[in-house]
Amino acid sequence: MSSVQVLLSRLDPEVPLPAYARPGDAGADLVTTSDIVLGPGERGVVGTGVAIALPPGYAGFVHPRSGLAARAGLSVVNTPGTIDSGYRGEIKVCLINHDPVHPLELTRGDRIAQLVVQRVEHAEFVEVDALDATERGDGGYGSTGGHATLGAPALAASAATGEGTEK
Ligand SMILES: O=c1ccn([C@H]2C[C@H](O)[C@@H](COP(=O)(O)OP(=O)(O)OP(=O)(O)O)O2)c(=O)[nH]1
Ligand SMILES: [Mg+2]
Repeated sequence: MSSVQVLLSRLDPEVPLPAYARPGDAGADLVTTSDIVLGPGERGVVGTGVAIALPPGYAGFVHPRSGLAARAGLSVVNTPGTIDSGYRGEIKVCLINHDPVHPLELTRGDRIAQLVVQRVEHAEFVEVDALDATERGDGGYGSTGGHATLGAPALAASAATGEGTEK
């Protein structure tokens, strides 16, 4: 895997730096600098103890970790969080406990998310009168099918609002 040098400033000298757990990993794990308890459905912002200077043309994306997501329902509210190349503040993570029943206790130093560094392009937006025709056209939001059948409560809710079901 190719690499790019990213300058990093440690704001909390005691927590581990972002690190790739295995060669070939796309995401470098980020840790929380604070202890936090998230009740069911609750969210909270934690620091990671680092600030970075991404080169122009790059961005960082803060993704959830799948293990904690599957085991405990932990995710990132704004997944993936976007770290701009000009940002020099501490990388923070807006965590959410999606478990409907159990609170989730996180301890300083726990690896709670992962940072994926990617090249990004700036679009040059060019306004036109009409866009070219394509096979997909304006079909989206399940237009190709293959999604699960809505359950009874969802159907009842959508019947009440007249939204959300497909004809
Ligand atoms: O998960 C995240 C997302 C963002 N940021 C920081 C870095 C990013 O460069 C900055 C702004 O993020 P974003 O553009 O997503 O937030 P905004 O609500 O649009 O704020 P702003 O008006 O500052 O752009 O906040 C984080 O530390 N963690
Ligand atoms: Mg913004």
